[in-house]
Amino acid sequence: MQPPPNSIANQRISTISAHLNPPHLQVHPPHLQMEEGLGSGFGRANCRAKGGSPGFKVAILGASGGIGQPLAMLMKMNPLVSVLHLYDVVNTPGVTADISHMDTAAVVRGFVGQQQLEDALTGMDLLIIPAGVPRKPGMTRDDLFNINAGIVRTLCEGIAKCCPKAIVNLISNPVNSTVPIAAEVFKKAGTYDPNRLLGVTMLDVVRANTFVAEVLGLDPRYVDVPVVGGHAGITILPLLSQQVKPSCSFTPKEVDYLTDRIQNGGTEVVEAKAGSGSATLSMAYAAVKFADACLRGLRGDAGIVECAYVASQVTELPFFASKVRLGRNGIEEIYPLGPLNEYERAGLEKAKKELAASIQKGISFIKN
Ligand SMILES: NC(=O)C1=CN([C@@H]2O[C@H](COP(=O)(O)OP(=O)(O)OC[C@H]3O[C@@H](n4cnc5c(N)ncnc54)[C@H](O)[C@@H]3O)[C@@H](O)[C@H]2O)C=CC1
Ligand SMILES: O=C([O-])CC(=O)C(=O)O
Repeated sequence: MQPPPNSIANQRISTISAHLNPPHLQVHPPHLQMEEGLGSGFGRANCRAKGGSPGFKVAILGASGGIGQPLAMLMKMNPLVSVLHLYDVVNTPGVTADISHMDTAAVVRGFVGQQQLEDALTGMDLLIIPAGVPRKPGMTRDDLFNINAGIVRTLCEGIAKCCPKAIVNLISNPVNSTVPIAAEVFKKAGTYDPNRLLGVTMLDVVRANTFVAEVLGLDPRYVDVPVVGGHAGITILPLLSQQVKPSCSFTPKEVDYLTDRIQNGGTEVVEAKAGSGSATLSMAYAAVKFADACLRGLRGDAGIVECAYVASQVTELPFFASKVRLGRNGIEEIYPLGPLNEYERAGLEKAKKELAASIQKGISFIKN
C-alpha cells in the first residue's frame, strides 16, 4: 500500500475536474453510484474516491450485522483507514449512508449482494469478516458450521480472486474450523499465504484482561493475559501464570473461576441476550483493536504482538492460537507458549483434542 504522495494536490485536481464534468454526465461503477446516491455530495465523493487521505483500504464483509455495524463505525474513526468498503448481502445502503456522515477521513462505500462482492474486495489491504449466523442459547459454536462454512467459502473464493495479498481477519464462527476452511480455499486457488490469514481471538484476551482486572482490583488497561489454543469452550486457554503486567499470582479458586469465566464468556452473553444473538459490541471493540494492530504492523511499526488463531508449528496441530508479531507482511513471528504450569498443561491436552477435530472438520469441508 503506497499512500498517494501528493494527496492534497490530487484532491484539488479531482475537485476541479468534478466541476468541469457535471455529475449527471459521468458514468461510474456501481459502488460510486451508490456513494453518490447516498447524498455525500458528488464532487467531494468523486475526489475522495481517488484517494483523498493516505492510509489503508479496509473492507468489512458482513457489515450490516450486529458486529458489522459498530465495527464499521469504529473503523471509520481509525485514522489509519483511508477507504472503508462495507459489504453484506442486505442493508449496506443504509449502513453506508449513516456511517458516511461521520466527519472522519475514511471514504465509505457500500456494496450489497454477491454481484458486488468483487468490487467490494478489489484493491483492499485488510478484510475483516464477521459474516454469518450467531448462536442462540443452547447452541455451541460448532452448531453454526453448516451455515457459516459455506458463507466463509464463498467470501474466500472472492478474496482469492480479487485481493489475494490482503490480510484476512476472520471472525465468523466456529473460528476453529472457519480458519482451516479459508486456508483450504486459498490453497485450492494457489494464493495461500499463512502469514496473511488470522482467526480473531482478541475477544478472549479482552475478556481475560477484564475479568482478571476485576479480581485483582486493577485498571484493565494495565492487564495483559495471553490466551492461546482456539476460540470455543475448553479450547480457549488463558495462561494466567503468564499474566505479567503486573506480575501476580492467583489462588487455585481464582484460577478455576477465571478460566471458566473466560472460556464461557461467549455463552454468558448469548444467554443474557436470550435469543437475540451473541456478543456484538465487545466483539466490534476487540475486532477494531486487532485490526488496528494489523494496520500498524502493515505500516511498519515495531513490536506489535497480539494473540491470534493461525497456521502454526507451536504444537503438533496445524492451527493454534498464540502470540504473534505483526508486520508489513502480516504475521512475522509466532511465539512459543512459554512455561506452563500443571493446570495449564492439563488444559492444553484437553484443548488439543477438541481443536484437532474442529480443524479436520474444516479441512474436510473443502477437500471432500
Ligand atoms: N470470533 C469471535 O470472537 C466472535 C465471533 N462471532 C461470530 O461472528 C458472526 C457474526 O455475528 P453477528 O454480527 O452477531 O451476526 P448477525 O447475524 O447480526 O450479522 C451477520 C451478518 O452477516 C451477513 N451475511 C450473511 N451471509 C453473508 C454473506 N454470504 N456475505 C456477506 N454477509 C453475509 C448477514 O446479512 C448479517 O448482516 C457469527 O458467526 C458469530 O458467531 C461473534 C462474536 C465473537
Ligand atoms: O459465543 C459466541 O457464539 C460468540 C463468540 O464467539 C464469543 O462471544 O466469544
